[in-house]
Amino acid sequence: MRLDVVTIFPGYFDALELSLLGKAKQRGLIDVRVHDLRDHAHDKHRTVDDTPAGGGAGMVMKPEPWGEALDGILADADPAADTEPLIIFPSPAGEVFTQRMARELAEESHLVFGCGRYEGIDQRVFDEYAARGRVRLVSIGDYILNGGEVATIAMVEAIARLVPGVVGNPESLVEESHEDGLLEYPSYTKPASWRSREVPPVLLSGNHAAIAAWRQEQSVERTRRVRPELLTREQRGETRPRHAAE
Ligand SMILES: Nc1cc(-c2cccs2)n[nH]1
Repeated sequence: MRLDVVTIFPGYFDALELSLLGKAKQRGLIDVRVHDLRDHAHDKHRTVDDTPAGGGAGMVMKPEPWGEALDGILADADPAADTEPLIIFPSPAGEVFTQRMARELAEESHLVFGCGRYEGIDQRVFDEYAARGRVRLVSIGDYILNGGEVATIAMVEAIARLVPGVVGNPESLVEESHEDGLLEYPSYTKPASWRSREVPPVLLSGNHAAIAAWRQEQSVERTRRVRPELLTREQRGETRPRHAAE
């Protein structure tokens, strides 16, 4: 997978050189290219923003530097690829990023992340690239950041770890929170007793069916307590199971 990131703070993405993603980069599983938007602002002060049309507080990012940066990335994209690169702009006004979306985006061969700052990017940038290819505005949650960099790092980590070969044991990706629509069951390890707190005996029983049942029940119970909206109506006990005899 190729990942391009456009930002005025390229240093944020040094984080992607660390740990799992750093290794994936070294192994050629992920090709990360970070672009400084200011390299595409050619006035004396490398200006990337200006006052909002119509007045109001703050600054809006100018369209010209974005146009030059994104045109350069699209022109450099693999012409033999099945699809156009997907351009993702983190935005509090976007569709919410979920594990389902992470799985979907992990199938893409080329993602471009456009990190906005200030009060956002001139709307004509979104309009221009939506007319030419694929653009998605994506939110990582209902709260406001100063810019798209932190959101991009979160999404890149969630997506890249699903790219085949990045995580050593793919098994570990299966029983994760949200993979089956439920929150993950609680985890334990040694010692069996710690400050008079015991590992649940079923986990030491060796009875794999009982362990699996206990974990499923714990997932449903934790989800019901913390995120009831993730449960199906049946799991919430609002309808009889379909197979139940009348
Ligand atoms: N979910 C989310 C995204 C943001 C951004 C703020 C500025 C650019 S992107 N805040 N919250």
